[in-house]
Amino acid sequence: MLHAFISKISVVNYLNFSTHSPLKAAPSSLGQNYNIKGKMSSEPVNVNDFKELARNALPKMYYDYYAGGAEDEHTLRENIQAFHRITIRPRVLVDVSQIDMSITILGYPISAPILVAPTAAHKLAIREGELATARAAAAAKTIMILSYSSTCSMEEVASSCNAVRFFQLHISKRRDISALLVQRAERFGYKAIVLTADTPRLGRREADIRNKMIGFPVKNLEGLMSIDVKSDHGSKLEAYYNEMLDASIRWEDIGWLRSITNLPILIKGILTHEDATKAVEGGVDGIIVSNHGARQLDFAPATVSVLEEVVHAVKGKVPVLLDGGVRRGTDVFKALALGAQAVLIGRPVLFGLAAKGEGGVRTVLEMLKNELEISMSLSGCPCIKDITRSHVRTPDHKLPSML
Ligand SMILES: Cc1cc2nc3c(=O)[nH]c(=O)nc-3n(C[C@H](O)[C@H](O)[C@H](O)COP(=O)(O)O)c2cc1C
Ligand SMILES: CCCCC(=O)C(=O)O
Repeated sequence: MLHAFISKISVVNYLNFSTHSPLKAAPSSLGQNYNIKGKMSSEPVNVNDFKELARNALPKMYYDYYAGGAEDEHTLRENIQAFHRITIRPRVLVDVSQIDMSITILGYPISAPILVAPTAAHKLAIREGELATARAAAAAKTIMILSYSSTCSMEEVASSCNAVRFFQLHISKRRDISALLVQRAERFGYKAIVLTADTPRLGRREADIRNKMIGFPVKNLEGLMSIDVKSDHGSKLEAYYNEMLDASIRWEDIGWLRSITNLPILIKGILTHEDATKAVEGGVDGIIVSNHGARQLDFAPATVSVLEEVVHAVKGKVPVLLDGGVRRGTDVFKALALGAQAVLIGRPVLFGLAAKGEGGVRTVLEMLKNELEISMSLSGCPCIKDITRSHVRTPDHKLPSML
């Protein structure tokens, strides 16, 4: 009764903004997320909020390049929705007063199983480009995989922070130049080569075709290779990469890569058990289950839906990582439960960078880490190794027979 009375007074005061009401100051004192008119605040509270901020911050052509997928963007939607179809099976009454999210990848310790995926052209988002992203990844104590198509050179990124970095490679028609890039990566302290295998040519990104997307300077190739794109139609980027990429690369070429570097090799873009088996037989040191953020083959499966297939084929011989559609700590939890060692984040990093620069990327990574920490607490998993297959239910999950 007393409680009801107090609540009523409070509501009246709240609505009247009586000068005596302690709640009068509420809208400002509660911070910018509080908006009494019910409008969406400009302060992001989750990773998805950065998408809209980035849309407002960027020219349409650049936003579409970052956000878009191939053709009908079926896989783009599926990458997210496949996570939504998996539920978590929490356990209670476990001591979760201390949560430890730390892991090691190829022997390198990181604060949580969340890495920065290789993405091209960070200077389209902000002037400092990949330097800002690298600093944010270092602050979050995680690994950044620098894209072959970065708009800062691998040397600039190496000297901007001393965190662990990997280098992502495409094999181009000029194999001598690919070899040179690998040697440079080795010399400048990159700890692994991530060979992207799903891009013999560029997928059809129709927004880029409509926008006549421009090419951007691939800084690592400066002075080495210039490709004069003649096409005036469609995406210049597509024309550029189709001219540059070697569409004839085959499994045998992993042997060539092995012969020119001592660095561990991860292969990115595996979606089937057949290819996972070939990759392990070919001697790679890790596999990244990826459909390139749904930018290559539309109707390729959502990555999380094929993760287990790959994990079973790999049989624990090398680490399996996953990217595509990871937007929540619960997504990270689900991927780990299905056998991934870690996940990579693509677009949210770009959106964070476009919206709020280095601090935006830091916030994106912190948000995902905080959400993972909460998910682990509420599921009864104090350490990463406590997250097991039995902590998730997938759509094809069969109830154990009761007979
Ligand atoms: C704008 C953009 C550029 C990308 N550039 C590269 C690249 O240069 N090399 C590469 O291997 N993958 C590239 N990717 C794919 C990402 O590494 C990653 O597979 C994908 O973004 C993960 O999906 P998510 O964006 O849903 O997190 C790019 C993705 C985006 C969105
Ligand atoms: C060869 C493509 C480089 C950029 C890229 O990977 C992307 O836009 O998805």
